This record gives sequence, structure tokens and C-alpha cells, in this order.
Amino acid sequence: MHDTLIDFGVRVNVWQPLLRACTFRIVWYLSGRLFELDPTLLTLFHYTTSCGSTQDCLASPEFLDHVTKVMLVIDAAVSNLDDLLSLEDFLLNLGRKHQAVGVHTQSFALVGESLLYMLQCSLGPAYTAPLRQAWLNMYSVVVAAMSRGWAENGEDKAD
Ligand code: HEM
Repeated sequence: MHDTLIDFGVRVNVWQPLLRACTFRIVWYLSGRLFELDPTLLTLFHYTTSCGSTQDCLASPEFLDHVTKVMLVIDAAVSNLDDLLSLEDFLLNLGRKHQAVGVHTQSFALVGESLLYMLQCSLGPAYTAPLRQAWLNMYSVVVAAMSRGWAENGEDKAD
């Protein structure tokens, strides 16, 4: 699987230029799409500022902060493509934290869909089927580890 990741542009041609050039676009597409897919996710973010509308929430500092956190995790995965196992403990712990704040593992997949949507909108014709598959593979590794941590935390609480 790692050959697929590396050959089809997760690391090679897309990520760093995209991060540098399109921060606004990343936030806009990624978060806008996420709440389009599941508006109830908004309630999981405990804002100190009040959210009059989805647009207000999207612009709130707490939410933008979380988008940045998501992108930092993706960036760490891109930087460690050759050794994603080195992120295992971090990702397990991240999964545990999300279990603790009431985020379900299915929601991780929606973030993945939003990420792909953002890439599609940003890359246009450069968003090819192999490139999509490569990102999907990488994100699946991240989510699988987070989901394991999530499940472990749930089991601990059931004991
Ligand atoms: C729809 C799915 C998700 C929801 C609703 C969600 C929600 C949250 C919430 C409520 C927090 C705690 C408050 C905060 O720090 O903002 C949090 C923390 C965090 N989330 Fe998510 N999250 C989701 C998916 C993800 C994914 C997929 C990633 C990474 C790939 C991620 C990365 C992080 C990080 C790095 C933190 C900080 C953890 C820490 O404090 O150490 N989140 N998330």
C-alpha cells in the first residue's frame, strides 16, 4: 500500500504547495463540507462564542483551531508516509480523546470525505482516480489507528 501512497502524489506533488497556497480554501471546503454532510457535528464543539448560524460557527476561533489540528495530523501523516507506525501511539491517544468528547468513529469517515472534497475542488483535473485512492489509503491508516484507540477507551469505561 505504501508504494501506492508515495507514487500517486500524497507526498510528491500535492500537499506542501497546497498547504502553503490554499489555507483559506482548505478551511472553507473541509469544514463547510463536513457540516453539510452532518450538521449535528456542530454541537460537539463547545464554543465559548455563540453560534447564530452554521456560518458563524465555521468562522469561530474554536472551530478554526480544530481544523488546524486536523490538518496538522494529516501533515504529520504525509511527513511520515514511510513509517506511519511511528504515529501509532499519538493516533491511539487521539482516538481515545475523541471517544471521551463524544465523537463517533463514523464521523472520522466524514472528515475523510471532506478532505477528498477539498482536494478535488483545489486540484481540479490533477485530482485523478489514483491520487484519490492514495489519499484514501493514507487517511484510512490514520482513522484505523484512531478507531482502535477510540474502541479501547470505550472498553476501559465499560469495565
Ligand atoms: C467529525 C469528526 C470530529 C469531531 C466532531 C471532532 C471534535 C473534536 C473535539 C470536540 C475536540 C476537543 C476540543 C478541541 O480541541 O477542539 C477535538 C480535538 C482534537 N481533534 Fe478532533 N474531531 C473530529 C475529527 C478529528 C480528526 C479526523 C482528526 C485528525 C485527523 C482530529 C484531530 C484533533 C486533534 C489533534 C485534537 C486535539 C487533541 C488534544 O487536545 O490533544 N479530529 N476534536
